[in-house]
Amino acid sequence: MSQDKLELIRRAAPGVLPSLLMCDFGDLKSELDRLQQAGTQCLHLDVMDGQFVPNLTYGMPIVEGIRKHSDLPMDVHLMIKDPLAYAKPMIDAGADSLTFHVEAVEDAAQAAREIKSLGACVGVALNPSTPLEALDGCLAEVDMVLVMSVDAGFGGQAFNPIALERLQTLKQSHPDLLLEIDGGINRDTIGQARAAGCDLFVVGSAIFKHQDYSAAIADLNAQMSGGQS
Ligand SMILES: O=C(CO)[C@@H](O)[C@H](O)COP(=O)(O)O
Ligand SMILES: [Fe+2]
Repeated sequence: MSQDKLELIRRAAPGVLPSLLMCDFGDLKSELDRLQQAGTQCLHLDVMDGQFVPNLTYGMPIVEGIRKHSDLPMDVHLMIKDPLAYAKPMIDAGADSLTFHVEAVEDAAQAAREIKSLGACVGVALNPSTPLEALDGCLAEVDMVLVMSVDAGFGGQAFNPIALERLQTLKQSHPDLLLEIDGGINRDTIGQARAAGCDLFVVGSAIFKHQDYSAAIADLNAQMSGGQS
């Protein structure tokens, strides 16, 4: 079952995952329709608890609400202090992939095994200030690594290039892992991330600041695959 979910997420690669953080939640259904019409293959949902990060977003009811209106796979980024407490409720609400932060758990390998046993694809995320070695004990247990290119917590921050070295290192040491990047991805940074070996590109402001999501995503895809726009 977790293998099926991994396949669902893998099918979106290489590709852009819109982060809903900056969408119009008052008109969620039409936002989802517009993203689907723009060719979105997978959605990225940012769950923040006001404790692990100094920002608060949403929980299961919104995930469930999105599932009602969209069949797209949902990649849920848990920026919360106790990811295991919410893993099953999030999967029951419709999450296909759950990514927890290595900084939030004592035993990342065990956390990954628990999430996988619940049937989801599992990812581990790390912030720019966390040494890459923090992932050493859990890489054999995860399907995906989310390399943060900003400090988790807010959209609209500037890209930190430390993520590029990390992607290259991970791609070389673990070529089968799915690699995802999140934070400050736009038409100027997406090509560098692709060249560094990234598969999935989370994008918030560089889509939602535009009126035309189709044009924004087409431009990102063009830049990702070599800069032809
Ligand atoms: O996880 C996060 C922020 O912590 C993200 O998914 C952001 O929502 C990405 O937004 P941009 O940096 O693309 O504006
Ligand atoms: Fe995110």
